[in-house]
Amino acid sequence: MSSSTKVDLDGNPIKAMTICMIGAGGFIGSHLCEKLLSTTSHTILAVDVYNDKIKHLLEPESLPWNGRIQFHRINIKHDSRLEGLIKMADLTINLAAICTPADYNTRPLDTIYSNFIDALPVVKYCSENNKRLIHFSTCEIYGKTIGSFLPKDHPLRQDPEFFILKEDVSPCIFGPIEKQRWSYACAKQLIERLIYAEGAENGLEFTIVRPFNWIGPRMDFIPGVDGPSEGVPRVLACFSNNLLRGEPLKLVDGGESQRTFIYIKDAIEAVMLMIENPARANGQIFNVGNPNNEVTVKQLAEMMTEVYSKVSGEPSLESPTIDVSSKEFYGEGYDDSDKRIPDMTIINKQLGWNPKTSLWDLLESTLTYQHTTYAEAVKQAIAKPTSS
Ligand SMILES: NC(=O)c1ccc[n+]([C@@H]2O[C@H](COP(=O)([O-])OP(=O)(O)OC[C@H]3O[C@@H](n4cnc5c(N)ncnc54)[C@H](O)[C@@H]3O)[C@@H](O)[C@H]2O)c1
Ligand SMILES: O=c1ccn([C@@H]2O[C@H](COP(=O)(O)OP(=O)(O)O[C@H]3OC[C@@H](O)[C@H](O)[C@H]3O)[C@@H](O)[C@H]2O)c(=O)[nH]1
Repeated sequence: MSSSTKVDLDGNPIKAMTICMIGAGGFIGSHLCEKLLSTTSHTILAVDVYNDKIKHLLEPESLPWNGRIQFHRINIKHDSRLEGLIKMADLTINLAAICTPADYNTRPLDTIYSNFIDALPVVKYCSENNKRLIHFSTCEIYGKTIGSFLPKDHPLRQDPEFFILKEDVSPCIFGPIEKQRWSYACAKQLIERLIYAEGAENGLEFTIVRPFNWIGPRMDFIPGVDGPSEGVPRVLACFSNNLLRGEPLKLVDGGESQRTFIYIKDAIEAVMLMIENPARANGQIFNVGNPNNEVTVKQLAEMMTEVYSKVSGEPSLESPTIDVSSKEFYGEGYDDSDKRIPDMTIINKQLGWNPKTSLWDLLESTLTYQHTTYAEAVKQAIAKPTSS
């Protein structure tokens, strides 16, 4: 064995594999492609309807990984080429989804189709062809915490049993049907159950990933610059947009909800371990998050304001935040997860993985990227006279 042969966690050599990555052109996909190409010898069949975020990996042809990534512009809703690609690969990773909360209550049908119906053929082709599947679910599957139903000052709210989210123990708690926010979580829950059942009844080798607010460069879009002006991305991009434009950051319903944010590069390390350690990852559902990076959305806004001022050299506003109702911001049918702290026992035991980057450090590198990438374009967009 050559000294450069990479081994897995059990000391076995890692064989080069072909990976069919669906949704490879998105935020997580772009980072996963980058990592796979620069640190392994695996080959990627990259499937997406867009490739802007992986263009730098596809061209020019002189890149050292030339030949190890092929882009297939395919909409998985209706394309017969999908099965062929899954058959060609050793492993399929499915990232494709509508996954921005602004869509869940305003486009519930698209959300349910995207997260459940469109994922069905992928599961079926993997199962029928005995191919391994890594499917991206979500921390939203947990919905609300048990503690959220207790009175605000109840002492049990402080008890971890009432809020820590455990893969094999915690229930999935969603709001009523008219709160269409939960259309996404519910569709993701059903596809998880289907994959689990394919494993139990037909022997499908699967791993389910539940990301807890992964953030970093290339997440979503900046409205009016590389996405629609009226579009509402996830919170990192919303707040980045406000900071770039020198506007106050909007706190939905006071910004009291809590989240744990993890740096995309830490999270990608966990996915790499899953890819290269099938014996430890198959049949598992993994939380992937950083329990040490918990903040309220209001605290996130304050920290982002401070970090942005540091990296851009621009002073922050006197009143950096403004409250807005969820109805005004997201429309009818919005609801929210109150708190999301991942239990790390299973991923720790199976893969020995732990997140590393603090919230301050990850915001510093991410907001430096946002400033460098977008400040000029935003200035130009603001200067442009609006038509009408
Ligand atoms: N980023 C997070 O923190 C987070 C949290 C929880 C769950 N997830 C899950 O992880 C996955 C990836 O998330 P992301 O943040 O990279 O989102 P993203 O929107 O950046 O990426 C999704 C990609 O899938 C593609 N896609 C969607 N429908 C498709 C179709 N029909 N055919 C082909 N391609 C299609 C999109 O074009 C996009 O490039 C999603 O399943 C999401 O639900 C992400
Ligand atoms: O401008 C904003 C945007 C968002 N928010 C709030 O910030 C919090 C986080 O919002 P995000 O847009 O990042 O989305 P959420 O954390 O609610 O859900 C996300 O989590 C997991 C994934 O499955 C999805 O990517 C997405 O559903 C919410 O409480 C939201 O109401 C603001 O206060 N202001």
